[in-house]
Amino acid sequence: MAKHQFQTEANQILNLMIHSLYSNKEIFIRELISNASDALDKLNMLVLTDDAYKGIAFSPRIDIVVDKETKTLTIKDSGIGMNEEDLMNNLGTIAKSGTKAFLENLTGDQKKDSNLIGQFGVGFYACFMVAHKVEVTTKKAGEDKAYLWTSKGDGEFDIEDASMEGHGTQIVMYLNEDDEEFLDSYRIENIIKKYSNHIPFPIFMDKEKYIPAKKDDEGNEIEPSKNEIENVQINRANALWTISKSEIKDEEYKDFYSTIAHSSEEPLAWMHNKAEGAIEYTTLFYIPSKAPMDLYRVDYQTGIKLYINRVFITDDEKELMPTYMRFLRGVIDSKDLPLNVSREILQSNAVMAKIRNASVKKVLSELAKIAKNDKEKYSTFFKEFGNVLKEGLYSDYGNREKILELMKFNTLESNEMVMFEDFLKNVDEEKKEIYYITGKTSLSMLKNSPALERFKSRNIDVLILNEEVDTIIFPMITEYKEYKFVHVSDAKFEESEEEKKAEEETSKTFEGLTKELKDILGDNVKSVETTFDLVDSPVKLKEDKEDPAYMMAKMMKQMGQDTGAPAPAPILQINPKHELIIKLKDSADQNLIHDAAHVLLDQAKLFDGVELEDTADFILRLNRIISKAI
Ligand SMILES: Nc1ncnc2c1ncn2[C@@H]1O[C@H](COP(=O)(O)OP(=O)(O)OP(=O)(O)O)[C@@H](O)[C@H]1O
Repeated sequence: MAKHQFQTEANQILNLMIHSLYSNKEIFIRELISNASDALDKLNMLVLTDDAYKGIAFSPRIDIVVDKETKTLTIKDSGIGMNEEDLMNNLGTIAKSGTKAFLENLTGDQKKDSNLIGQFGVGFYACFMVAHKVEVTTKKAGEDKAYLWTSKGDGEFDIEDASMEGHGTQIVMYLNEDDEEFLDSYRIENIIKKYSNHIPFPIFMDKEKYIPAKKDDEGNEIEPSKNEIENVQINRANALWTISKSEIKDEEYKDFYSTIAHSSEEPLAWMHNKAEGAIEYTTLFYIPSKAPMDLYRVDYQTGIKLYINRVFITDDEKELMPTYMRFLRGVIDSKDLPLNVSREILQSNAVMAKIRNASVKKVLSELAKIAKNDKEKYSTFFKEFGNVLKEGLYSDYGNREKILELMKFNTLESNEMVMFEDFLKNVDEEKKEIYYITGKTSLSMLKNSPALERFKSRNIDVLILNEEVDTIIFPMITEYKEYKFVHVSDAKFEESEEEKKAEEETSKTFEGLTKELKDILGDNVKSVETTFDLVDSPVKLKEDKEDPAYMMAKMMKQMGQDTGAPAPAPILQINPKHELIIKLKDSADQNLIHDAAHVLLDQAKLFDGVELEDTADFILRLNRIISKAI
């Protein structure tokens, strides 16, 4: 017998299972049956595609045995099984890097935390929520040796040689006194019906059957009534997606979601689609009601399983659906792909590409339907997954318009997010310009940006894009149908000749001040000029888009290269109608003008979400100005 220590992270998870997660313990059954089903899937595929396995007698099934005497619950499968190396790697170590995220994401809220178990691939350990000792006997298909893995969940496990008929895995759980409810066959049956009714393999269990008394023709009892034990299949074992939509109840869709998404939360929506034509395939996609914790991790777990004619192929292929749809959970099943498809073939396979393209279109159109018919549901969806979907705006050029139509935006004029379509209703019919402002800052900061003052005064609505992805995506989107996307700083409004003349004259009277400010600020600004775009603010910054240094910096940024070179200095624009600027023009206090120049530049930077290089200097100057005013 060889003793081994659990890897530290595995041990942490184990301790959590044993000491912290008490609510919803029944999910350990879902997790173990899901593992058994995966093991059957794996062998099923090998038997069908790999000559080395073709001779194996494979009768896929899962058996549940309840033993009230020994107080054990056993779950057994005739799947691929594990050899010694597999046991070491799988039941003692947690290979998935998501584990760290699992530990980081624990909230202390029982319900939420137990939902995380399945999401992070730590399902096996859930059996220690109910058992003080677990024995796993297993033999890998095609190999001779069987092994017994034992652990009391105390930081150690043993592996020793064992004997076993056939191949597969048997897990015996010695239940805790408090968890003897799981010795009740009816309870187990109900749990299995709830979570595992539609896994594609049969689950068998002994059930007591009442046999009524036998009577002769006169009604005399010849044999008394009795209870007989019968081994029966307790799940439907019909891959849900293969059944026609009209025969599936909502409850069944929800239960199946729980199986494949390892979640006890209800899905937000599902889309079941059968395509018949040149290529035959079925898809059943679910949208979860909550974003999984690893949604923004590079090593996120995919949620789509690929089946070929009901034979499981993979659930680890990120190319099945585009990454901007990585929130989907579900199944793609097609008869038109070769069973022995490899990852490389899959990625370049024309049939797969067609299924993917059509599925993407279908999901987008279903989302549009939800957006139209169930605004509340769509808001929940968008809150959880809007930013992921938004990635499609640059990664899926072909569907850009459709994705834009699914976007909700904050806008200058509204207090809540509005659908793109509703925003368009207010766009000037003649100009057809969609104005937007981007910035990595808070929504309220951006809404109060001086750059928006001329829009406010003209009652023109503007898209307020304050997410980091927006600053990358939106400069790349130039048009939507006949509309143009225009950054607020590039917007031009018509002025009458008289207005222009008046402005020119005003500007002249401020030439002295603009020159003075430029002298004080030196290389910190490219130039200082008057602007008539501002209403309430005294100053704002403007980037000189014609400046070759600016163009170069922007190009490098778009190519994802940060040269580290300082950005070209901005133009400082002053508002000649603002009281502060007028007073400054007329001031003879050189020290005050000096301080004000720096403070004005800094406040303009702050509005643009730029961090100040020297906050102490800003405060010092500001305080000097305040002292003078008091
Ligand atoms: N019944 C089984 N037969 C064969 N291998 C198994 C069985 N149960 C568990 N394993 C192996 O142990 C590994 C760990 O199982 P665990 O439930 O902890 O995570 P997982 O199944 O990989 O994650 P997920 O639940 O997200 O699929 C599995 O990936 C599998 O390789």
